[in-house]
Amino acid sequence: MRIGVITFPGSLDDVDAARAVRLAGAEPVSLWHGDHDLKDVDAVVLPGGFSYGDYLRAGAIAARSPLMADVVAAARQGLPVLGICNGFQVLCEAGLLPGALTRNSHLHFRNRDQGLLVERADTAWTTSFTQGQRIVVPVKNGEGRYVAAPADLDRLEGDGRVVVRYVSTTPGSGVDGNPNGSSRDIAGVTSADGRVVGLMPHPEHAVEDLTGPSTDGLGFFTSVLTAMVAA
Ligand SMILES: NC(=O)CC[C@H](N)C(=O)O
Repeated sequence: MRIGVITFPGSLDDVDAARAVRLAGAEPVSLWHGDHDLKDVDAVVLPGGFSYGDYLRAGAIAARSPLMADVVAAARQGLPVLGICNGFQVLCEAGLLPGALTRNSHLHFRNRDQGLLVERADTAWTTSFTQGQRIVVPVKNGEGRYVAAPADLDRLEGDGRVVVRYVSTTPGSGVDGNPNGSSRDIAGVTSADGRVVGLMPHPEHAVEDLTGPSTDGLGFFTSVLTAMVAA
C-alpha cells in the first residue's frame, strides 16, 4: 500500500506523517504540491504546518496548488484523503469538506495533549477505533476554531459526519475540553462517503511510546490500510 504525503511550501509535519504511515505498515510516497502527479498512490495525507505562511487564511493558497486539483478529482472518485490540522484547513478551502477553520476564540496558539471522542469508527481513516472510544493526541493550532452556518452544522450532525469531538483529557477537571472554541466541540469531520476526513488534532504525533502522549494516533493510519483492501 502506497500513501502519498503532500509537501506544500511551509509544511511542517510531512516527515512525521510519513513516519506514521511507515509505522502503520504502508509505504510513504513524497508528493510535491506544484506537480500534477499523484504517483498512483492508494491514499493521500495532507500534513500540518503553515502552508504559504497562513497568509490570506490558513490553507487558502495551498488549496489552489496544482496538485490539489488532482486530489479533489481523485477524492471525488473515492481516493481516501486525510487532512491533519493545516491539511484540514486546506481540505475545507478546497471545498472537499464543509465549514471553515478560523482564529481560535481566545486568539492564542494552543499546544497541548487533547482528549477526543471517536464518534465515527466506520470512515476510511477510523475503522481501527470503536465508536465512543476516547483517545488522546496533541493539538497545536492558532486557527483551529471550526465554524459553519447553524443549518449546515445541524445537517452535519444529522448525517453523522462529525468524526471526532473534543472532550476533556482529564475527565472531571472541566478545564481542558474544547481548546479553540470550535462549534459544538467539533474536532474532525468527514465527506458524505466517509473517505475524506479532516482533523484539527495531530495523530501523527502520537504513534510511539517513546515520545507519547499515546499511540492512539496510529489507528488513523492503520484504518486506511483496511479501507484500501476492502475497496
Ligand atoms: N499545526 C498546524 O498544522 C498549524 C495549523 C495552522 N497553520 C494554525 O496555526 O492554525
